[in-house]
Amino acid sequence: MSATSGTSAPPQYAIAAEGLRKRYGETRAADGVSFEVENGEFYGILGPNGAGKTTTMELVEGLREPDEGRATLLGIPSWPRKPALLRRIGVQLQASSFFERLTAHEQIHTFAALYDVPPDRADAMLETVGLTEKAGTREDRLSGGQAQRLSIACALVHDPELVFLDEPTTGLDPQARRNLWDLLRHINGEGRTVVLTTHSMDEAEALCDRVAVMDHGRVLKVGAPRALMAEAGVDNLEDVFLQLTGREYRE
Ligand SMILES: Nc1ncnc2c1ncn2[C@@H]1O[C@H](COP(=O)(O)OP(=O)(O)OP(=O)(O)O)[C@@H](O)[C@H]1O
Repeated sequence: MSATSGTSAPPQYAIAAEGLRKRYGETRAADGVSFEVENGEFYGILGPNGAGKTTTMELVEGLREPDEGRATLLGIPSWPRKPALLRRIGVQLQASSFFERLTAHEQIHTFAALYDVPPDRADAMLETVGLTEKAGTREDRLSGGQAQRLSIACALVHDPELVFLDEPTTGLDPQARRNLWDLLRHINGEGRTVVLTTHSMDEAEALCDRVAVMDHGRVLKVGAPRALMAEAGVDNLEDVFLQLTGREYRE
């Protein structure tokens, strides 16, 4: 079902990235990245620290201009950014990007107002992420998991078709992490395409229909976690990485 990289993208893809390159000085953060994400897919960009996951996401989202290559989101070129496209995609901001000292309720209502979304939709999103009881709590007094859920609610308030999450569960305790996994499955179950970066192999296995395994700015392999393991004749993604790179995967 996965398409061959390097061909022009048919519009059925939620994302098509083709030959994306970005250098920072001598570092090739993205070194010819190509992949496609199907509509409705839960897609993971998996790799160790410094593999180029965040850079790839930023290029795909249109937050940074690629040195070379291109990406389309929902059939539309992501660079330069287009307001019409921004309404159709949701990008989870890090918790540190909240408006200072606002409560959870005020945060989500501010995002809703920016997108011209009715207030009841903002309240419904707080409910969806299980934060109704924390509506009156200031952002700096939320737990790590609550802050992550609020940032996801803010990314979803305008009902985007395509959602980007950059290491959404980093720093969470195991229970909060599992709660967030349930939320992400729910979001995807509603028909949204979800793309996340993670350096966690078990997260990729638990959530993703397919993963792109990255290292040193390159996509080494794309496939369903189970298919990648079966092909490599191993029972975990760590060993898939070991086979692909000849070295251990370190978190
Ligand atoms: N703005 C920047 N300026 C200079 N170098 C950068 C910049 N952004 C990323 N890099 C470098 O590019 C490489 C890829 O970084 P990137 O953040 O994309 O990786 P990552 O896979 O998301 O890593 P992590 O899991 O640690 O977030 C790293 O060597 C990083 O130091």
